[in-house]
Amino acid sequence: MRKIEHIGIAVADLEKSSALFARLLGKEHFKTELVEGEGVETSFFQLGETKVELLQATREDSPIAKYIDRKSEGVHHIAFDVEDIQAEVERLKAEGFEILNETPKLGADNKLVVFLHPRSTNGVLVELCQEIS
Ligand SMILES: CC[C@H](C(=O)O)C(=O)SCCNC(=O)CCNC(=O)[C@H](O)C(C)(C)COP(=O)(O)OP(=O)(O)OC[C@H]1O[C@@H](n2cnc3c(N)ncnc32)[C@H](O)[C@@H]1OP(=O)(O)O
Ligand SMILES: [Co+2]
Repeated sequence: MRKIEHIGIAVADLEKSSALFARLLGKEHFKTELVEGEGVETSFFQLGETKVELLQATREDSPIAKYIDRKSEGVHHIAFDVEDIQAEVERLKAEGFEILNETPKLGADNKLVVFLHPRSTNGVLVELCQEIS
């Protein structure tokens, strides 16, 4: 793991929350992006070498919709930047972590992503991100 790539925050209203976080952080988001595969629309803020990712569900079956229904808006996951996501999946499997998608999938912001089940990571949903060069 090289750094925290982003903190993912589940929100009900992306526009409203983007405006709130712009006031909070003192800067505007640098992009919004739809990730069809996950049923989410995202809004990104750059903070030094890490980011804040706001996520709104675009479909009922989105993990974000389920999370907000079951719990509330708030911190949803932490994403780590990795150099070689496949090697990291093998390493973490050998360490006994539960990989949700062994084949990396397309994420936001030009990344390949893998998720680990929170029950194997102390209750924290962890995402691995590798930049698509
Ligand atoms: C990829 C685009 C973008 C990017 O950065 O590029 C994203 O980050 S997209 C983010 C949205 N996508 C995902 O979260 C994909 C991975 N998530 C999942 O596969 C599911 O959400 C999963 C498996 C974590 C939970 O799904 P499930 O249907 O099992 O939900 P339950 O409500 O039944 O929860 C089961 C169990 O897990 C706990 N849980 C659920 N979500 C979280 C969470 N975000 N953080 C911590 N714990 C979580 C939940 O409390 C249940 O625990 P229990 O003790 O059984 O009550
Ligand atoms: Co994310």
